[in-house]
Amino acid sequence: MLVIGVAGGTGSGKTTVVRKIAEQFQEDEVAILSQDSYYFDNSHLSLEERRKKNFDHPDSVEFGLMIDHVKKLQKGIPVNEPVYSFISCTRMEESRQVTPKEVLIVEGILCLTNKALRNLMDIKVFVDCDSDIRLSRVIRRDMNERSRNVDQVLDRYEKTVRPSHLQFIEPTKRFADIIIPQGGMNQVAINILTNHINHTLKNN
Ligand SMILES: Nc1ncnc2c1ncn2[C@@H]1O[C@H](COP(=O)(O)OP(=O)(O)O)[C@@H](O)[C@H]1O
Ligand SMILES: O=c1ccn([C@@H]2O[C@H](COP(=O)(O)O)[C@@H](O)[C@H]2O)c(=O)[nH]1
Repeated sequence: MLVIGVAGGTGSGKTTVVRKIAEQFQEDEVAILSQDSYYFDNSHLSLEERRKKNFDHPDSVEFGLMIDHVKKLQKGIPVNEPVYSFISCTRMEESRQVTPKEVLIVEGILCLTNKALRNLMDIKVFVDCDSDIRLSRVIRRDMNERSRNVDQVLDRYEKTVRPSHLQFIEPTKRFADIIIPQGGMNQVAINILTNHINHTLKNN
């Protein structure tokens, strides 16, 4: 199994890049694990307290479980990926079964911050994007999909998202084998990655 890690700031285009790569393969060839699914469940806190948490800090993610799932998939064992709700900021009762495939893409803002997880990756990718563009995308997305108003989005951006991006996420660019500017629109980078994956699969 080829494990590809895709990191980058919130709104940088990670999900778009991953989708475009996955589209180049058959459904039974590529499995995807999202780091967002592994946010700790904070249902013991009130919604107000949950919304104040720093979700851009590495401690907000249950990396132990995520690493265990990647290792199981590498051994050919299916896993149950948790389902996380950005509206309630809790884990849902249900989970999603992920079955082992030839390629596993692990995607998320903090997925290159954890050394043990990094060590399981064969290719590390960082999707790069200016912070003003990311912020404007995040405002739209959080208002449309995550039940937030503009004040809540900007308040979180100033207090936790931006400082943690600079402290934890941006520095992980140095671990990347490939840095992709213009995210999902960078068809050249997506083709290069797809060709590399195909080449590696053929030679294994
Ligand atoms: N290169 C791009 N140009 C314009 N819009 C984009 C581009 N890449 C992503 N988007 C849009 O920006 C938003 C965030 O992209 P997404 O891929 O979900 O980012 P991430 O997973 O890094 O948070 C989505 O609405 C997506 O359609
Ligand atoms: O309950 C939550 C958990 C996380 N977030 C924010 O989401 C982004 C990461 O998601 P991407 O899809 O990679 O953009 C991160 O900036 C967290 O702060 C949230 O809003 N609510």
